[in-house]
Formats: sequence, C-alpha cells, structure tokens
Amino acid sequence: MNPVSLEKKNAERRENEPPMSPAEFEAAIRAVGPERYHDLHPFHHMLHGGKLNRGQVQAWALNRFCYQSAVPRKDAALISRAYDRELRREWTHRILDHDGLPPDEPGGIERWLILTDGLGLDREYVISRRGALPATIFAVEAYVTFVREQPLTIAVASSLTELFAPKIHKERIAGMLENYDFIDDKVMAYFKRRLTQAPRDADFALQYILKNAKTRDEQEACVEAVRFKCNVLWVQLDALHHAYIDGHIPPGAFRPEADR
Ligand SMILES: O=C(O)c1cc(C(=O)O)c2c(n1)C(=O)C(=O)c1cc(C(=O)O)[nH]c1-2
Repeated sequence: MNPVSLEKKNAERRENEPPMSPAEFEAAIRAVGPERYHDLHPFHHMLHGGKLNRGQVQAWALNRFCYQSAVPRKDAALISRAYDRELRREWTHRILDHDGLPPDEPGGIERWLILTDGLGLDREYVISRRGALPATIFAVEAYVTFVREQPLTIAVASSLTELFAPKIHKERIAGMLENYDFIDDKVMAYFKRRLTQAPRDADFALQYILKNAKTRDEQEACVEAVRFKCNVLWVQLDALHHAYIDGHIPPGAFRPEADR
C-alpha cells in the first residue's frame, strides 16, 4: 500500500475509534515519561551522579539557559492565541514565574543566572547565547514554533512533560549538592522553587486538555505533543554529550577553560 492510502486508511480507522475515556487519556499521556523523558538520558545520569567536571556542568547550565529563556516566549505565544480569559489569566503567571515581578520576585531566569554566576560564567556571555550549541538553539526554537503554530489544546499539551519534572528536580538537587563541591544551596534555588511551581502548572494543563481534547484524533495529537516535547529535551542532551563528553565541540560554541 502506498504511503498516501495508508495515511488515509489510518485516518479513517481513527475516525471510527471512540475517544479514550479521561482515565485512559491521562494514562496515555503519563506513559510517555517512563518511555522517553530526558531523565533516561546518559548525560543526565552523569550530571546527577557527579561524573562531570566543572567545565561540563558549565556547558550544561549555559545551554539550558537558552531553554529557560525560551519558555516565557513560548508562553507569551500561547497567550496571544487564547480567546479564553481564564486560560490567559492562568497562563500569565507562568511568564511571571520565569521573568519575575519586581520588587520582590526575581523570577526563575534570575535564579538560573545565579546558578551560572556560581559556576563562574560571565552573565553577559550566557544571556547572549553566543556560546550555545547550534542544536540547543534549533531545539528550543522548535518548541516556540510548535506552540505558536499548533492548535491551542495541542500547544497546551506540549507543556505536560512537566508532569515528569519534579522527580528529576528532586534527584538533581540531591545529586548535585552531594557530588560537586562547586554547587551549593544558593545555586540550587531554581530547582527548589520549581518543585512547587511545576505540579501546579502541570495539573492545570492536564485538566485543560482532558476537558478540551474531545475526539480521538485530538487526544492522540496531545500524546504526540508530549512525545515531541520529550524530543526537544532529549536532543539537547544528545548535543551536550556529543560536544562535551565525546569532544566534538562545534565551531564558536563554549569551550571550557581547560580546553582553550
Ligand atoms: O529540569 C528539567 O528537567 C525541566 C524540564 C522541563 C520540562 O519537562 O519541559 C521544564 C523545566 N525543567 C523547567 O524548569 C521549566 O520551567 C519548564 C517549563 C516548561 C514548559 O514546557 O512550559 N517545561 C519546563
């Protein structure tokens, strides 16, 4: 059968399939984590297990800054497309969580920069993204574009990797504090704050898609969106591994001091 007729047949099959029950749909979303969340990646095991040197942790933090700074941009893209006032109101606090709200709330990006300061990286250099890996930039911009272009419910679903984040944050706080003498409580503040923020955000997004993804096709597209997002996270660690463990640092990317 040629690919076009196969695609058509699959679409017909799905059309005839009844929607999943809310419990089945939620289970399908949750099943993606144990299959492909980035806590399974070897680079993560090395990071948490104390197997990286300072330069490799610097490279991780510097690249991960690009993800942090893209998150409020993708959240703004999502809000710009929402006609539902309640969704906009709820989603707005995600932007403030990252960008901060003067005078008392510095925000997650500032907390991330405290981490990169603590690792001895120059702030202006981190913020400029000049030293980031090309794959990091491609991955985070793919996430922003996905949220800008996909149907709203599917864009909301792509945030649901956050269902799996608290576990990785807990492991990271414990593992990094224990294993690296250049990491202290102050620089781990970012992850401590996410332990309460991520479950609240994920819970809202999950309830939203359970209510709004009504057909089987929409439900399957939501599950696919969570897989897509896992790929966004995974490919960033692949790139870090290739550059800083295997030693293939692309031209222009950050070079740890010992390599310069
Ligand atoms: O450290 C991590 O592994 C991790 C993962 C994720 C995620 O699953 O996308 C987020 C975060 N951290 C995070 O700190 C964060 O603010 C965040 C926002 C989002 C999102 O998609 O809106 N994901 C994540």
